[in-house]
Amino acid sequence: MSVETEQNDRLPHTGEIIASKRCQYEVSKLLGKGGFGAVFHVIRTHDKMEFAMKCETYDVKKQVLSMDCKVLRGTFQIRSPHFCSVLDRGKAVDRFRFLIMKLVGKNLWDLRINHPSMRFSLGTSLKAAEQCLMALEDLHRVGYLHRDIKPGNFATGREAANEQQLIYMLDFGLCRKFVGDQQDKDLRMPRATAPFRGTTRYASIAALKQIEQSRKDDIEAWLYMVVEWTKGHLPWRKLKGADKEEVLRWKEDVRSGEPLEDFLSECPKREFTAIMQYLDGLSYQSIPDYSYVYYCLSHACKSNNIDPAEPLDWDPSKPYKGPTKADRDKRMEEGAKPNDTPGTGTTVTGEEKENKKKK
Ligand SMILES: Nc1ncnc2c1ncn2[C@@H]1O[C@H](COP(=O)(O)OP(=O)(O)OP(=O)(O)O)[C@@H](O)[C@H]1O
Repeated sequence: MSVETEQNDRLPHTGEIIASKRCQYEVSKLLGKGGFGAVFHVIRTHDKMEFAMKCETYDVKKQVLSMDCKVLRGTFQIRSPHFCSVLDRGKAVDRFRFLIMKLVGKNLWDLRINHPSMRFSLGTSLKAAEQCLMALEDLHRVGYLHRDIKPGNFATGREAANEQQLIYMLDFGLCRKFVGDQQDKDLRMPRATAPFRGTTRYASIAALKQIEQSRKDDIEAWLYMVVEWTKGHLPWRKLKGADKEEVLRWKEDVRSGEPLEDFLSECPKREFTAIMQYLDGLSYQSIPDYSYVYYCLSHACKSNNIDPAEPLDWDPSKPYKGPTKADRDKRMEEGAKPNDTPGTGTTVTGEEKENKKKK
């Protein structure tokens, strides 16, 4: 029997009732399958409420579900709107462990490829970019790197919940805590080399070189994702996961000159170049200046006359209401104190500030 067949046998089947200590859930359909298990649409039997059930089989090589739980506990504490709430967890003995979480809508990979032009409008790309960056900033606030930023790991909320304008971040299986467990919340020491984690297409240059990743690398992956949304493709789209060397060469190549011009054609060139050059000036220790990146996005909106209320491509009948950066700032003021930021033991270097000033 192949490993995959064995795994499928262990996973729940449509119509099956799965019980936790507190509730029962009927499995209605498969929502997505990944390297570590599968996600199902389920219905809680006593009240017919719909949820997502993420399952991880017992024999999986690397357990990731507990990381999902830890991260989602942290993001719940800071009241970030961009993460699913976890409602329940349990196990089907000898088969799989599961967690029950909020059900969200389509992921941003599926939304783009089902679009006739395989790209989002510029307004949608920039608005989605802002929300995904806010999610990333919130994740970093609670001390984790994502290390697998890609469109399949972001999804919109559901129409039934009137949440189509809200973007959720998914899948924390490859997360890594970048701050130590001590009270001082200092950065962990980088390893001399770090095994590759992520998805080749979106991975940062450092990740492809097996250098320890840090906050800047999540943002670099975010930038490739945003370029893909805006332009409809990345130049290295035909290369496979194993073609890391070639993808790395492409990414190094598009840093300047004509390759950069081509790479950012059909994109807000000035602003995306500024973001890329800013990120390239950061080091492992850097606390990224997220505000600068939001500023570049908002500049790109203004210089392209994007109406802040212009609807999102997947929700064309409603004016866009966010959440926006301003909503986030308000939430931060009301809630968490600035000292909660992990890694405050380090500061942005003078060189980085210089780099920013030049742009
Ligand atoms: N809460 C949810 N509600 C609805 N759909 C979800 C939810 N969580 C995940 N999905 C769907 O299932 C897919 C796989 O989920 P997830 O990325 O968490 O699992 P994974 O096994 O780690 O996948 P991969 O290895 O591909 O990253 C997602 O792309 C998404 O479409």
